[in-house]
Amino acid sequence: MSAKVNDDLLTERRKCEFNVEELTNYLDGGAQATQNRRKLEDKVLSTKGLFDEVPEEYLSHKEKYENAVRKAVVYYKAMKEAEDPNQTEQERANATYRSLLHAAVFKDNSPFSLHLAMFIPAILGQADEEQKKYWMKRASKMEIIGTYAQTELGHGTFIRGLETTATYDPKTEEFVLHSPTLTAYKWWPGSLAHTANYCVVMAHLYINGKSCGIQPFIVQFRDEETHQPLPGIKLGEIGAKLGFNTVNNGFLGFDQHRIPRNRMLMKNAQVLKDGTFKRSPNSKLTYGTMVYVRVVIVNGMANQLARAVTIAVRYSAVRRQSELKPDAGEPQILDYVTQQHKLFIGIASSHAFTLTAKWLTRMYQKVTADLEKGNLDELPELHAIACCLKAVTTTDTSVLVERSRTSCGGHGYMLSSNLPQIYGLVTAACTYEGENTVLMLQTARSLVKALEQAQSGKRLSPTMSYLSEKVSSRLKWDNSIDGIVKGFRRVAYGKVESAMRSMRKYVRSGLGPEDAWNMSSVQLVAASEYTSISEADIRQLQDTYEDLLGKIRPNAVGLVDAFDFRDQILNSTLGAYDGRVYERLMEEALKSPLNAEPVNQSFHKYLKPFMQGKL
Ligand SMILES: Cc1cc2nc3c(=O)[nH]c(=O)nc-3n(C[C@H](O)[C@H](O)[C@H](O)COP(=O)(O)OP(=O)(O)OC[C@H]3O[C@@H](n4cnc5c(N)ncnc54)[C@H](O)[C@@H]3O)c2cc1C
Repeated sequence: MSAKVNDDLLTERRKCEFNVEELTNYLDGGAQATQNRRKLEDKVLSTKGLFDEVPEEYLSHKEKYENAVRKAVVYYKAMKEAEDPNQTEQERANATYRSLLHAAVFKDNSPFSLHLAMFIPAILGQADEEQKKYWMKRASKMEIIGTYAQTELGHGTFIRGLETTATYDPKTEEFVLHSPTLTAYKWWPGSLAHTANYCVVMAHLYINGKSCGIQPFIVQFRDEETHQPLPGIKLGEIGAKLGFNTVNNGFLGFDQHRIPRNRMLMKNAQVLKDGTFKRSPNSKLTYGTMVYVRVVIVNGMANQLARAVTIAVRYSAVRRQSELKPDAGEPQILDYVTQQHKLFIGIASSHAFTLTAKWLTRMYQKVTADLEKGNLDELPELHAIACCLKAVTTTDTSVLVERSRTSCGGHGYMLSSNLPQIYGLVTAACTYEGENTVLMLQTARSLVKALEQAQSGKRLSPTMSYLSEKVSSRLKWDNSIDGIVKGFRRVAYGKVESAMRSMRKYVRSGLGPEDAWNMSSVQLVAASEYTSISEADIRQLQDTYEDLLGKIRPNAVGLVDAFDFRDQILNSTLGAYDGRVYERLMEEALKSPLNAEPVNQSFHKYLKPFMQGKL
């Protein structure tokens, strides 16, 4: 394809009023970090065999998986070879933090993703020192491939409802894993079906007939040589889904499957040889892995949203449609203010999520360091914030990615635009790692508790301290940035207080606290106004907003260029840097296997006899 860049995009880039490279450096965390990231991308993406000859969407379900495993191996080795031994862990983390390198290789996701995103963090967070040493040595070299199996066919959110049992047998010093019912089958874990051979299984521990709660066990379920399922293991794949079709999500059942005692991960709770159970000193200690994964999700949402808006903004600069003024020619669709409204919020939200992820990472690192010293004070706050931000960023990203897709009209519906696949990836995050409504309700619980503490004169943690500020019943609204922030705090306070009042009312009317909570739960997530904001304020805010859209308009392409996604990472006919949208759409269409022959056999088999009345 010719290297000529679309004229409209060239003009947009000339109009840009700021230094794009400077913004890229800022996002990466400095010019050196940008260089490191680009160097890594250059190295890895020049590896042979990483890309598809036939677009993934034309492969069968089975072929997609097999192709993804092939690429996962090449990609893993390329990443290892590209590692700079002189780089510190931090520099290495920075180089991959903002990069979506894997997205250049997998339009969907890697069948190894669970090994890195869940199996290793679970070992690091839940294994004792000896176990960590042994398992990390094997897992970090990928001598074994692991996953994380918590959800069952019958239960996801309610962990205490999990039915898989691990019964300790002191005679043999083994645990016996068993799935007593169909609903006890593990269901969903990525990589589980045909890729992994080990997993961390969450199961209900019983010793001498007594429940000892849900505990983590590391379980081998396939032979390391033959990859055959071990005796007492029943497993398979759960089938086709909206997205994640190359992730190999599986089901797993146990039939009295025995594992040695040292396979329970014993950083927190422990089982001694004689069957003595030692409870975890603090149940909150198990939060660590969960919080870490949620921090990673917030950052991932910022990157995926940036990817979707880059595609949509570049396309909107190239696409011309309809008329704004009679006889003035068709404008770029980016000139429609409604289009700007759809897309610029996405650009802004991506930046907001990036900064939030950085802030949350620092908070996570501080709390983890405190934990090592035995200080758990800030853990509940970190947990509440991570819950809330995971839910808010995944919900907003799903909405904004879908909006980016529809903003590209019909072409956004093409898989070759990559927008449907990005939506499939981000919307899944609304469900996994804590279902969003449930996380919102957990956040509400922390807020209600904090408000009760504030009302009884206790000091609140910094992120909730606005609940103890003196508030007038109707805050005087002002349209400055500070005023808007104050207004939002007032509204947030009002929402929590109103939900709390409603719960108290239900309790007074005779409901138990749980039912009162359930009855108030819509309010706990609903919006309401508690300020003196007037119609005039709203009109002024609307004017300011429209003025801001106008200011962003000449910089829109610059802003998405600054995300610095190379074409391979965007993987989209609509979003490439050169804006040659129509050529790419046609080139990709011609790759459809249906275009390999002018007449399809179904014509002779069915259509012709049908049309000629012979069928
Ligand atoms: C793509 C993908 C990958 C996954 N990967 C893994 C994996 O690797 N390992 C693994 O173990 N699991 C995995 N999961 C499973 C995931 O963690 C669960 O789907 C998730 O925890 C939600 O549980 P559930 O499906 O049982 O939904 P449910 O909990 O049944 O939720 C259904 C509805 O009930 C509502 N609800 C439930 N409880 C409450 C409540 N207390 N109050 C109010 N409303 C409530 C929810 O809001 C929701 O609307 C994956 C899921 C997906 C989609």
